[in-house]
Amino acid sequence: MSAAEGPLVVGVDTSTQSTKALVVDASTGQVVASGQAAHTVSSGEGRESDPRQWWDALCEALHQCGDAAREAAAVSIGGQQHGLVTLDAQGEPVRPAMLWNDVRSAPQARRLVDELGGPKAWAERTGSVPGASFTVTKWAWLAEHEPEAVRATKAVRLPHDYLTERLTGEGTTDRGDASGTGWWASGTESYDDEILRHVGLDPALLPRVVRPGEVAGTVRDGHDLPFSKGTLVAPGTGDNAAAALGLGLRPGTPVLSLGTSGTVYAVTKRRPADPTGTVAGFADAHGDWLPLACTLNCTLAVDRVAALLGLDREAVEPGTAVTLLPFLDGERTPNLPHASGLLHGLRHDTTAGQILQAAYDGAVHSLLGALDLVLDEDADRSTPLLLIGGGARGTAWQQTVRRLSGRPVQVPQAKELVALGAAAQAAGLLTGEDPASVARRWNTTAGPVLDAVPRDDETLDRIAGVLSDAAPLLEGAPRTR
Ligand SMILES: Nc1ncnc2c1ncn2[C@@H]1O[C@H](COP(=O)(O)OP(=O)(O)O)[C@@H](O)[C@H]1O
Ligand SMILES: O=C(CO)[C@@H](O)[C@H](O)COP(=O)(O)O
Repeated sequence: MSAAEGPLVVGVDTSTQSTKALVVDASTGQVVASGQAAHTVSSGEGRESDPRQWWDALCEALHQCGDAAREAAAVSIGGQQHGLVTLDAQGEPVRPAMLWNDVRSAPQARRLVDELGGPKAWAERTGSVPGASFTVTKWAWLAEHEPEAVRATKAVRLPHDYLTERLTGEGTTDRGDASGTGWWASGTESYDDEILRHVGLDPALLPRVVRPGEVAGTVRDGHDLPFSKGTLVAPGTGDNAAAALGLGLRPGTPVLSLGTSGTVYAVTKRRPADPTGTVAGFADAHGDWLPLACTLNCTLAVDRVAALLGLDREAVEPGTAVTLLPFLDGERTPNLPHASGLLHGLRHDTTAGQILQAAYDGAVHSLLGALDLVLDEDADRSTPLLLIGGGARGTAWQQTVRRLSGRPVQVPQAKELVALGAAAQAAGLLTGEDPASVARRWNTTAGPVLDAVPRDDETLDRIAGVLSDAAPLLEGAPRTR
């Protein structure tokens, strides 16, 4: 037996690049064991992963946790949002999952917005104006390009639903992840029959939406996971909603997450409905809302620029007048699905380190532009911005966010906030507590606060100017690939 004070719970983050599992003491929040295993994502036109890889990675991550995972009384899965998982009658993937950062469905997104009343109507109905990330647009793409795959599909799931169902044998999801599909009406908190009819998706193929605090099921027999039969399974949720739980987030505190995606969000009591589409009006996993803006190009894009320059990711140099828009995967915020990366302002004396700094600046500019939009109008602007995700470990990221936000920045020491949020949800099932209160009890936000510095408006204005001047280049497809 472990020396833990309370029962043990497992929290999982199945994100774009890897699956991470934490075994956590439900009393204290202490992480007693952890594991991680990578996935692959396709390159080229689309971004796809075989869902069976996520399961294998989950098994590997849990085995790395050793005996501690066997003692867990409850488990919960947080995962990358939006991905379209199509399963046949045996529960096997019909094809690889189309991921959140696959922009092939941009034309379908535009068409769906036009066909069902325009951006304002979509925002009021579902909370969001769907772009290419949203699951509904991927289903529409599949219907157009691979009708045989659509015909073979007997169940449609999101990434976290897929893993939860393999644990319990029951098709379930939660309001947080359902709100990123584009077929869940945020006003009525139910699947939207008209949207589903419009895209030819039978609601019977969708998972049941489990309420916050409800048990999704129990771990079934017949797999080699280190769980006992009957271990409780919580609803799980999308990764951003899970991190919000993991931070015990309250309205008024903004979060900036630096991972494969960059996201900026806050919890609010008001249901979001941004007709410009910049802010997605997600539900949180608790019963409130999670207005959020997301970029497709964050840590991977900046690391790619560093690799191209032959530099370590921390080898930035100040004093740049160079602008780099790091839209290597197209972009979602701003909505430029066909854009590619753009470099402007090179001179003879520009250094490689300055170009790298410009990549950080470009990535952070897009996120900070949405910061005020996700916060309520009366939010206190001096509240520290919580910086999380793999990039939050990097000094160059920390200093760039600090300089371009002009706000104090707090970097929680807890590393895996999505998995911790899932663990808090699992702990809530055992204790009856609200998962965000569990996380506050665990003191998950503890970490250094970097004081505010004057905001670098000159850089922000320069980037905004290049974005605006380069609009025709960024809106079109690259001339050659
Ligand atoms: N010490 C570090 N400094 C800067 N960036 C880091 C560091 N460690 C990891 N990263 C970045 O974190 C990213 C992974 O972050 P993570 O939040 O786990 O991503 P995701 O959830 O999208 O899979 C990697 O792409 C890497 O660039
Ligand atoms: O699409 C979104 C949010 O709308 C992304 O935040 C995904 O949920 C993927 O997250 P990471 O794997 O980068 O953490």
